[in-house]
Amino acid sequence: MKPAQPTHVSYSAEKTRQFGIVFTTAYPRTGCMAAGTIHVNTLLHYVTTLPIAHISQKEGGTQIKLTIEFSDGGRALFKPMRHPRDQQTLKNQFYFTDFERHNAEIAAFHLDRLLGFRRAVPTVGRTVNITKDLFPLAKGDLLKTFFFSPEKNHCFHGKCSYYCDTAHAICGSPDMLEGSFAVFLPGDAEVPRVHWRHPWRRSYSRRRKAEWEEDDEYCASVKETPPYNEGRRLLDVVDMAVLDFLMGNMDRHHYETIEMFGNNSAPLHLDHGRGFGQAFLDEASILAPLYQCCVMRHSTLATLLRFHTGPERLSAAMVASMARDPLRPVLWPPHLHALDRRLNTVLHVTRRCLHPAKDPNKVIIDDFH
Ligand SMILES: Nc1ncnc2c1ncn2[C@@H]1O[C@H](COP(=O)(O)OP(=O)(O)OP(=O)(O)O)[C@@H](O)[C@H]1O
Ligand SMILES: [Mn+2]
Repeated sequence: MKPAQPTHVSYSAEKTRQFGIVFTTAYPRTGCMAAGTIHVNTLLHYVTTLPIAHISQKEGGTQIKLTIEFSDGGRALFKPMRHPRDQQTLKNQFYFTDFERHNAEIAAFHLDRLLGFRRAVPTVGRTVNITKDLFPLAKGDLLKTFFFSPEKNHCFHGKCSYYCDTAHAICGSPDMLEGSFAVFLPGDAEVPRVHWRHPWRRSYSRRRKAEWEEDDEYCASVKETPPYNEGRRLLDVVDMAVLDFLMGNMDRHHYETIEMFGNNSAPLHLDHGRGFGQAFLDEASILAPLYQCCVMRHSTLATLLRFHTGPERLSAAMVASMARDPLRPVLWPPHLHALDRRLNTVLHVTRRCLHPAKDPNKVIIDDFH
């Protein structure tokens, strides 16, 4: 095989049991990909069935997340269900105050895989019993936040900067609670990651706009700035924009790469809790990297065209892929329709880039080699 130029995350069979992630090179259109899928599905099966041995609140980030440790020492990142699948983002919420959705984390993993990126952490749904699985294992500050609501449901709220109070508690029914379980990445000591500010980051202010929102030539300056001035990174950012537009995720403020792989490796697709919040509104500005830079990988376009022309549309492929998840149906049907509608929009925007281009090979970049 060629020297490592990792395009996907995959897992060695032996390490799978410990959830120790091994990053290996997997080449598209080879048997490696199918083998990777089998390992990932096996891994997700463990995540949904192994007994929980320890829990703690995950530091970092704004909303509550638990680090779950299983009986065999493997770990997962747990995001609890906050509200029903059909509850959309409230009209007066900004993208940075919206609640996170556990089902968005699960659906994003499937979408990322179907698009052929395989850069999202394997994530699966699981129902836990707050009374039996969480409460006996909670300690310290987390333990102090458990209580029974007037409805006699078992609740907790944890300690964090957004929505960690009695008024925004996470409650079971009466103690059963859905959540997303994302396989844990190796620790920073073993596999350090680099954190990058996303060039098309939003302002995270109620009033200010980001530079890219006011400057149509913004991409020209990004293209001159390392690591976007050479190699794969700008195309990766466009792939990320396609993924985010399809699910309506406006919250891509940072992204991470694996330090030891250098700049010629794919960014990780992490943190999709704010996707799938609006089924009837399409946020075109998420595609800014695409329409401001007018570049896209040929393989990405080919995948989008395949889902556009069929026989299997993206929504149907998502339903089939998510049918194995214990929390199926993962998505409210209007979000599935939105995927097909938004896919048409991505193709439309790409066509608008190609139309005036003197050299189409500078818009659709050949990566089939
Ligand atoms: N599967 C994972 N394994 C280990 N660490 C993870 C995993 N997913 C995310 N993280 C780390 O945890 C941090 C917080 O996760 P995430 O971004 O999902 O939470 P968040 O509350 O939405 O954060 P923020 O408010 O910063 O957007 C991330 O910056 C990332 O480095
Ligand atoms: Mn986030």
